[in-house]
Amino acid sequence: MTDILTIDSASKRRAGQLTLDAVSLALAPGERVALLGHNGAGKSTLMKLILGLTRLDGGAIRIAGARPGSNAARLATAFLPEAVSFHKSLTGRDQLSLFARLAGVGTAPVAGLLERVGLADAADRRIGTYSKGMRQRLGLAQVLLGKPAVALLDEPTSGLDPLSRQELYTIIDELAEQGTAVLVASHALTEVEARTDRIAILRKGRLVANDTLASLSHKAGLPTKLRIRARQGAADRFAADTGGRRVNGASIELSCAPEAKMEQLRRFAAMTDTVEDIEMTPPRLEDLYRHFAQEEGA
Ligand SMILES: Nc1ncnc2c1ncn2[C@@H]1O[C@H](COP(=O)(O)OP(=O)(O)OP(=O)(O)O)[C@@H](O)[C@H]1O
Repeated sequence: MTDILTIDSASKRRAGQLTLDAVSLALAPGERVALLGHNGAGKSTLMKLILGLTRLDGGAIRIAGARPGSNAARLATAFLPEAVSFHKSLTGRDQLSLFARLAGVGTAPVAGLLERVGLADAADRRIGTYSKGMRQRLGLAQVLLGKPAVALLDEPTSGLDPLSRQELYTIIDELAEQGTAVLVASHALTEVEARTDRIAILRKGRLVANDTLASLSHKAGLPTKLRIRARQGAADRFAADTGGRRVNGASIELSCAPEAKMEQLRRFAAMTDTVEDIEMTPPRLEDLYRHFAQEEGA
């Protein structure tokens, strides 16, 4: 499928320093990509460049073929900032209706969208009385309004309770299903692990990873954790034989390199007089993030 957002060797310099260094990234329609990186890695800068709020010092960005900041690009892009702010004195319905008129889509979808983001009951209250989560939902309703080709979400779940976070990701899934390419900058690794198709990691302005979780796991070669439950009385011997670590009672934990995993599993599975059960935990995004986002030698 043709990419709807292409970032080709994008560079940005600030105060003599490269805050983005030849970053290339592309999103296809309907793709959900997580943009990860430590504080100051360049995530917001990249979003600002896509929005045309700041200028590139090198490279090129195209949204549906258009330059950032052009009318065509603006119409194709929606943005949800981390701390979304609205007119406090307007009601949610007023605010969304205003956006709808500005976006040229008319006010017909407003009531349905407020319902969709769980704000139907609060629609006629002033935004000044909304919680952070409610303002975030209103921001998301605004994103949904224009059926954008590209949606940029900066820390969309920060400050939200667990249920609201899940609901927000359900709405993000719907956005992707309607064909919107979604780029989510986040520090919430567990969430994006389950709810995005691809992971991009920035480290000090350079893109150091851009792939599916499975491929990144493969590339990183991080160990899989095996937890073996030993039969009664066999745990100490098993731990001593394998060099594993005893954990809560009858279990032993072992780290296993990807290339040795199958052989180890076969060996332990055959030890029927010693081994009762084997649980396997592949590397999580948290481990991969640590691997890719951290400085070498840090
Ligand atoms: N307006 C600015 N003027 C000068 N330097 C800036 C400006 N905005 C950002 N920077 C610098 O650019 C670098 C990247 O910042 P950016 O805000 O893009 O990081 P980020 O990955 O979004 O961080 P966070 O996770 O904290 O939001 C940082 O070193 C930051 O200090």
